Amino acid sequence: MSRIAVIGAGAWGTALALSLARQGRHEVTLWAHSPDHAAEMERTRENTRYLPGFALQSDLHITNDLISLPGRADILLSVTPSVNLPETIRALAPHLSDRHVYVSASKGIEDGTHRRMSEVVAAASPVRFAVLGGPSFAKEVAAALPTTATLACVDAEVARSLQNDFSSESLRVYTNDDVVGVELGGALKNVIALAAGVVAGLELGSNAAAALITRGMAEITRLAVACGARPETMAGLAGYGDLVLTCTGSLSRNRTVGVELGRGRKLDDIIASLNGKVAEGVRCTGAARGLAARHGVEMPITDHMYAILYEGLSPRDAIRTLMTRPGRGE
Ligand SMILES: NC(=O)C1=CN([C@@H]2O[C@H](COP(=O)(O)OP(=O)(O)OC[C@H]3O[C@@H](n4cnc5c(N)ncnc54)[C@H](O)[C@@H]3O)[C@@H](O)[C@H]2O)C=CC1
Ligand SMILES: O=C(CO)COP(=O)(O)O
Repeated sequence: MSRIAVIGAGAWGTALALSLARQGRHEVTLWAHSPDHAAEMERTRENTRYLPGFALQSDLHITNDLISLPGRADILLSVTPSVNLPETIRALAPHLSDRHVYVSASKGIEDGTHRRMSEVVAAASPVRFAVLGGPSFAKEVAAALPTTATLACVDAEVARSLQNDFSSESLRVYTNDDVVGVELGGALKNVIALAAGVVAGLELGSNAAAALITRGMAEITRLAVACGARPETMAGLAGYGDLVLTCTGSLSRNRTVGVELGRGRKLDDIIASLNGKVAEGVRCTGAARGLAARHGVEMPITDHMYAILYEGLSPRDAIRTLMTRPGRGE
């Protein structure tokens, strides 16, 4: 049995809490950022705001008390939007030690500094760090549909122990020691998923969708490898697997934002209609571009996605300029 605290009661944190509690062998606590939300889940035993339709098990603890978590758990599973991770780890830091394992399931890069979540956590606390990635829509995990994931940690023993804790009949977990690759695979695919949505929203066809995924894979792999990731990780579940899922699955928030942009809606209007749900790619496009500039890596799809989001480039003009770039070898 492990004591696990899930930090963040959005769709993904709730689905992971349900999956862990379903095993009946862990003590699981789910932390919600808002006191109202925690009280509502306690009362209804359902997360109607972010993951409706799934009953929270009676032995799944719900709390809004963040700093109690290091006392009640050895594994802290961090599932806040990545923009909220720095404030969360700062609040937790005085209560953390190297006895804790901190598993990040957020898929983003810090704005401005371009730090990965592992770097944000390492700067603030002495915990052991792991990252969970792979193709995993929250709703399907909550429904116990077969899902695979990758758990990366530099300490092989910790990775194996977490693999054992997280694995179930419906969740097959692979281990990896490439933390950088799993983190960047998860964050960068969101940018390409936005672009895949744009292609779908413009109704450009299946050829364009396949091209976008393949050339998107090429550019996120270039950047991840320049940052220290292994190419094999990018070809695995946390890279290619998650990219394919997010670029093709209608459950993807990032792809949905792209579809709406392709249809001509304004970004602010689209974000407002998400009702507080996060589409990480919107922020991450700027961070990916900054990271690429730092490493001298060319990322044409990411650059054009940035121009659509923040510089008023029309989706149609973006596709035209991408298609008419000077010819080059594959
Ligand atoms: N939804 C999915 O299927 C998957 C999501 N992820 C990743 O998980 C992370 C969380 O995403 P979702 O669960 O989808 O979020 P969500 O969009 O369902 O919910 C947003 C969450 O952010 C919380 N929040 C708002 N302000 C906060 C603050 N100041 N501090 C802490 N939390 C705050 C809200 O309470 C809510 O729990 C993201 O990085 C996302 O990329 C990863 C895999 C699957
Ligand atoms: O990362 C995800 C699935 O692995 C979820 O993608 P979205 O955030 O685009 O919904």
